[in-house]
Amino acid sequence: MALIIGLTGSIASGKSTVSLMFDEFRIPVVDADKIAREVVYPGEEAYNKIIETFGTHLLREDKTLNRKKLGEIVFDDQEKLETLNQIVHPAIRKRIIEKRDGFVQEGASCVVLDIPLLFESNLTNFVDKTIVVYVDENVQLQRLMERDEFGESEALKRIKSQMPVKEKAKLADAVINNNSSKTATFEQLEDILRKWDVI
Ligand SMILES: CC(C)(COP(=O)(O)OP(=O)(O)OC[C@H]1O[C@@H](n2cnc3c(N)ncnc32)[C@H](O)[C@@H]1O)[C@@H](O)C(=O)NCCC(=O)NCCS
Ligand SMILES: Nc1ncnc2c1ncn2[C@@H]1O[C@H](COP(=O)(O)OP(=O)(O)OP(=O)(O)O)[C@@H](O)[C@H]1O
Repeated sequence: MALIIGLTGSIASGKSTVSLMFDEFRIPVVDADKIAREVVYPGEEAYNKIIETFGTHLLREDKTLNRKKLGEIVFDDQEKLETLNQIVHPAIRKRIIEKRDGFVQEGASCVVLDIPLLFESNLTNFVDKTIVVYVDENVQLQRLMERDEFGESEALKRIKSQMPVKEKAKLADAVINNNSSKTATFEQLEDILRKWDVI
């Protein structure tokens, strides 16, 4: 039986960074953020519902969704974020499961599901073990502002829309502290996978 690992953390805590490290061990990763982009391609059911609900001003000239604009709207209004979640999450969940099962059928002995909202959306029943990528809030804020070129208030709104990463760490089977170097992070991941007999 394949071991399914749920990888989570808070925004900009380093999930994608850790996610890439699984390549080294040839462990496949299902990326929920990538799927979230796929389910809103023009013509998809979720795309149509978003336009119906939030309006055509969210479209770029080429009819694709202006994600930056949508992000500014929903991360400023909890109710609107909830509405967006209700539209997109069913389709995201369905595709996560399809991709997970696809890798298992191909013979993978371990599959990682990289899901930012693993705990908030109660998706832990999709996985056997959980890893939280942890950073202190000041490091998180700094990295988020640098990566996405957000001002402090914009970055804080996004951080506050999720369960604090400290709380997530308490719920995890294993925690990776990503405050220092990427090498130190890689070593922690290696230790966890060794302990779980994955490598
Ligand atoms: C609001 C949107 C359009 C903004 O797009 P943008 O390209 O700026 O951000 P991106 O999708 O790359 O997400 C960046 C990070 O924001 C955080 N985030 C995204 N969606 C949410 C959400 N609904 N609630 C809390 N945090 C979120 C995650 O940590 C994610 O890794 C987009 O995030 C979205 O469609 N969100 C709803 C889907 C969702 O819940 N995605 C999370 C994976 S399940
Ligand atoms: N150990 C580290 N040292 C320095 N910079 C790091 C480290 N880990 C991650 N970063 C940087 O911090 C930023 C956030 O990391 P990453 O994109 O992996 O976070 P994430 O949790 O996947 O974010 P999101 O929730 O938005 O998808 C990136 O610019 C990344 O290069």
